[in-house]
Amino acid sequence: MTSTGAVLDDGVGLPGGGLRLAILGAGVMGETVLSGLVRAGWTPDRILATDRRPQRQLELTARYGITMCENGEAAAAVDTVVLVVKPQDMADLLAEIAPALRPGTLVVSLAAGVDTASIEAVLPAGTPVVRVMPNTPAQVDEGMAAISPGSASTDEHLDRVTEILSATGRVVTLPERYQDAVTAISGSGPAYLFFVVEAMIEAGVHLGLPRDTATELVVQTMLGSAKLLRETGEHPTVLRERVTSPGGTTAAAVRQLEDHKVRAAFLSAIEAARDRSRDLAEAARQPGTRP
Ligand SMILES: NC(=O)C1=CN([C@@H]2O[C@H](COP(=O)(O)OP(=O)(O)OC[C@H]3O[C@@H](n4cnc5c(N)ncnc54)[C@H](OP(=O)(O)O)[C@@H]3O)[C@@H](O)[C@H]2O)C=CC1
Ligand SMILES: O=C(O)[C@@H]1CCC=N1
Repeated sequence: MTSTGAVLDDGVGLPGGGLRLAILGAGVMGETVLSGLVRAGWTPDRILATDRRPQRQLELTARYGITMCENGEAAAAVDTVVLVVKPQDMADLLAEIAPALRPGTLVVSLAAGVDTASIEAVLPAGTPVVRVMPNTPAQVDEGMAAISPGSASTDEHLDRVTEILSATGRVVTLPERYQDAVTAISGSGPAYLFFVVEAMIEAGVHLGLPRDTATELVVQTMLGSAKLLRETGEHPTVLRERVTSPGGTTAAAVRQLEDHKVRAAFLSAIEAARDRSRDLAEAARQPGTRP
């Protein structure tokens, strides 16, 4: 099932149906969600956030006008709690909020690897949980998020999470068994593409191009190629073949990529990310662990 940005019919004309939401762990991804909500029209009085670092708390209040508070206080005051700490910090956070949650509060986890069953096991019985794997292009409203229901979440909960994430990009609903693979593809994926961009810029500099020129050429080529894929709907192989003139420059380059086993390297890298996601599930069950 794919959804692309419908606003819930809330009857009061507010995004999110006038509900209140808390972001627990306002680091990179927490701020990505927070800034998306603000761009989507959520007013600061409907958003609470927490973070361990006092300097970070001051920064976010200054930037968004939101209230920063303690985890338990935030969890008790809202309808939707979004967990955005690292998997290794999850057990401690869950222990802190479990006594504070009101019945029916929706708990949304964005942590890699952490399964809904292990979250449900330490929260009050019947707490609805939704697992999400987002990515950082949400910062420019081009995110890709996959969401999966836990055992007590309903269609209304999935709709609520879909609406929140649709503010910053696309959302798909998938069975939870796919989440480790999703994490390896779209969660970590931006890093692989930035890695390719870095490598191409360095290659351009090696060939004698000024660095800013190489950067402009590579970034626009990445953007244009993504747009071509999306807008034509053509298979990437077809689009690659259109660039590859017989006996030409592209064929010479692709031959080198194959000789250096770049395709196999992507497969190994993505398998490693999937395996790490599985390992993090175990780390998340142990309080205070940092593998
Ligand atoms: N970054 C990404 O691209 C993506 C991240 N995610 C997931 O999002 C989660 C967060 O990742 P990311 O934002 O990159 O990490 P960050 O380290 O940037 O953010 C986590 C924040 O949570 C804070 N924190 C830790 N424990 C607590 C606590 N008990 N109470 C309040 N705040 C706390 C951390 O503080 P401190 O610095 O002191 O530890 C930090 O500021 C992870 O689980 C990750 O798997 C998912 C998809 C993509
Ligand atoms: O690297 C990580 O563990 C997180 C999850 C997906 C992207 N960043």
